[in-house]
Amino acid sequence: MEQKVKLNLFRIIWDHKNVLMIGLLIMLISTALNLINPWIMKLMIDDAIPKAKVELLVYCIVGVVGIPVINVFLSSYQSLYQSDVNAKIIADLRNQLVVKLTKLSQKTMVQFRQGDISGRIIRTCSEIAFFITGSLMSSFSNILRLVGIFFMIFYLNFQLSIISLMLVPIILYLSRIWKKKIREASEKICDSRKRYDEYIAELVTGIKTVQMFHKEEDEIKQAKNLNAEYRDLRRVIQRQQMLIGNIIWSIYDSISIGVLYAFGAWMIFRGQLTTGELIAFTIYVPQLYSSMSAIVNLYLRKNEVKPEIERYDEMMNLPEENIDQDHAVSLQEVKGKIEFKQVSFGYQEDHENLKQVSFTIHPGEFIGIVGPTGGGKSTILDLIMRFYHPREGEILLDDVPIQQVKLEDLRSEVSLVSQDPFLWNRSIKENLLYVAPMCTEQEIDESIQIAQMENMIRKMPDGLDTIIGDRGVRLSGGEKQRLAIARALLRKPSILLLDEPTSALDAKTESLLQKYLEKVYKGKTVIVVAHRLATIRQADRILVVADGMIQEMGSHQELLEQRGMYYELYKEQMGALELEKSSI
Ligand SMILES: Nc1ncnc2c1ncn2[C@@H]1O[C@H](COP(=O)(O)OP(=O)(O)OP(=O)(O)O)[C@@H](O)[C@H]1O
Repeated sequence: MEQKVKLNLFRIIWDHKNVLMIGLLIMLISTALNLINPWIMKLMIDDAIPKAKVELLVYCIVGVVGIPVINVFLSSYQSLYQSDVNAKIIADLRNQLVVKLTKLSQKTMVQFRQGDISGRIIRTCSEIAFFITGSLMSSFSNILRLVGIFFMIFYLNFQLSIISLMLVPIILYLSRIWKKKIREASEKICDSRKRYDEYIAELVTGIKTVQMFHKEEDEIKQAKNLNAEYRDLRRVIQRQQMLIGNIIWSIYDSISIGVLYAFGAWMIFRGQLTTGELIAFTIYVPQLYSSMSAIVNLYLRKNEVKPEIERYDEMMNLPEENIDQDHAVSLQEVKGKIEFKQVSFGYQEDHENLKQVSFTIHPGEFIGIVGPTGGGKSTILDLIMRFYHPREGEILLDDVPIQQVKLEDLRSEVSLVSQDPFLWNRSIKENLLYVAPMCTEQEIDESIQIAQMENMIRKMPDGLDTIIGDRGVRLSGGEKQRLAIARALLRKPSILLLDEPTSALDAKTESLLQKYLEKVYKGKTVIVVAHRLATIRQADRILVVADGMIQEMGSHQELLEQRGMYYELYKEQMGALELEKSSI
């Protein structure tokens, strides 16, 4: 069984040990200085003042004034280091998730909502990093301080030390109860944040539809509800923190100081303690409780951040399917033969969207795929691209199972122009160069010419350098399609897959584009999915796909003669008149 990856916080700290050592050194000096301060007080009260030792008194005063000043410098320096490490940890965690994201298959991706994934990369990583640098690392100084104070108080007076520590078991007991409450509330908070991330990502994408149906008020209400839910949950944690951090610790502080004065005075009366020692105790003991409070808080914060760590781990443990198999095969010269052997596939476990599909496409063939909507046409193209894996059967490219082909080779030899192509919010030129950074100006010009983009670019304010907006929002549907085609052509693929590539183009532009494509792609395998039958009329062969099966296969003429599904589709689109004119 595959080993699950678990985020190891101490490993992260270890990875940054060089920077952290400096921070730790600063902590050590600062802790030592803090421990000396009460000791100086004791020296002043028990020795320098009663015995009029002026020189010692001056040293003590310099110490009492100097130490806090040095500490301020040290802690500022430390927080600088801390924020550096924090930024580095956030970046490392995010990079790991981004790398993971690139290895996820479409099958895995569709299980997640967009906002969920981006929430994990952006927020989950920063929550974890802040816990490490804010709580975990500062706990080192608190542990150091705690050990130091233990040592100092026991050295000063054993009996009074035991009395000072009498409240510790109660604190430990209470922290166990708090832990459970905080853990429960944190899980709910984590869920609530996730829902909000998902909602906002969807709202931003769908804001045009919201406006179109005038549903703004509903969405504002929904956003407010989600925010209110988060605020209420946060309040639970804040109440706990307030209770622990302020009220209970303050009560402990006061009680312990009261107990100290009472027992301390009693011990002074009996000559078992000096006044200076008691003063030193009254400084040490609150410090001891504040260190302990920080350590208990760390324990509770760990429970608060645990659901976020689990979300991180969950993503890191998703199956990696968009990667090469061991001993993947390199494609040398791709001829363009594609074979589906009894391929079955379903997006959901309990459903089959392709059933026992078999066909062979020969090198250089122009294949059209038609059929009713939802029949499985795009699914065939996605399977060739290896975005999904067949449930049964095999797909071969030049007689090699595509599962075994190196992804880099597959994706450079096969280009897909999908129905809804994704475009970057960059210039037209940058979108083209994205897929072929080394291409020449001449190659760009050629792909623009084939895709019928010349006129469109001429009209743009900055020509090729025009920024096209998020997902190409500043372009029309037809302009987006042509840019996606030009981009795919620049890859110079051996096999070109086009899914409804010209659905948004006018008849004249479509026909010109087709002419160019036929010229450039003569001898290469081209598969075109189209609803408009005119688009694929000239194809060498046409596959009619319906209900996840190949219903008919043949040339336009052969299929018309069969008078089957294709004939019916053609009749619907062209009308009886056209049919009569055709040669059947
Ligand atoms: N990501 C997905 N998750 C679940 N079901 C899906 C997914 N994508 C497609 N389907 C389903 O698979 C079936 C085939 O979809 P496909 O997109 O291949 O059809 P199509 O023939 O290309 O349709 P169209 O002509 O409308 O583009 C449809 O019933 C569709 O609802």
